[in-house]
Amino acid sequence: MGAAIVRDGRVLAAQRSEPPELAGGWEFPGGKVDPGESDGAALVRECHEELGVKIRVGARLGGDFPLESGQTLRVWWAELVDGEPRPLEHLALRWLGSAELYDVAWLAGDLPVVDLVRAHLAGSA
Ligand SMILES: Nc1nc2c([nH]c(=O)n2[C@H]2C[C@H](O)[C@@H](COP(=O)(O)OP(=O)(O)OP(=O)(O)O)O2)c(=O)[nH]1
Repeated sequence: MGAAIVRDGRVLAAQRSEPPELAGGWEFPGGKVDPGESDGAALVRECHEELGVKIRVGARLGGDFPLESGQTLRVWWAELVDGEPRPLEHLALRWLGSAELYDVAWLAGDLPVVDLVRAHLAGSA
C-alpha cells in the first residue's frame, strides 16, 4: 500500500533501494500491513519509518492495482502533518508537479496511480 502525499500541488515520489530488480524505480512510499493492523495505521507507520514524517491519511485513490509480485497495490491520498520527508530507506525523494510527473522512472505497478494523480494535480493547478 502506498501514500500519495501532496503538498503545494506536488506529489512525493520515492526511489526504491531494493530488491535489486526494482532498485532505482520510483514508487509511492508505503509498505505492507502488519497482522491485526488497519490500513490507515500501517500507512502512518510506514511513512514514519521510511520518511521520518507524520502523515494524515485521506481518501482512497483508485482501486486495487496488481503488482508483478502477485501482491496488490492500494493507495491513499495523504498530507504531511509533521516533519520534512527524508529518504531513510529510499535512494532519493522528489516532489513532482503535474508537468514533471513522468520525469522519473515509475515502477510499472505504480504507473496507473500516477495517471490518476496527474488528473488530480492538473485539476487543482
Ligand atoms: N511499489 C511497487 N512494488 C512492486 C512493484 N512490482 C513489484 O514486484 N513490487 C513488489 C515490491 C514489494 O515486495 C511489494 C510491494 O510491497 P510494499 O511496497 O507494500 O512493501 P515493501 O517491500 O516496500 O515494504 P515493507 O513492508 O517491507 O516495508 O511488491 C511495483 O511496480 N511497484
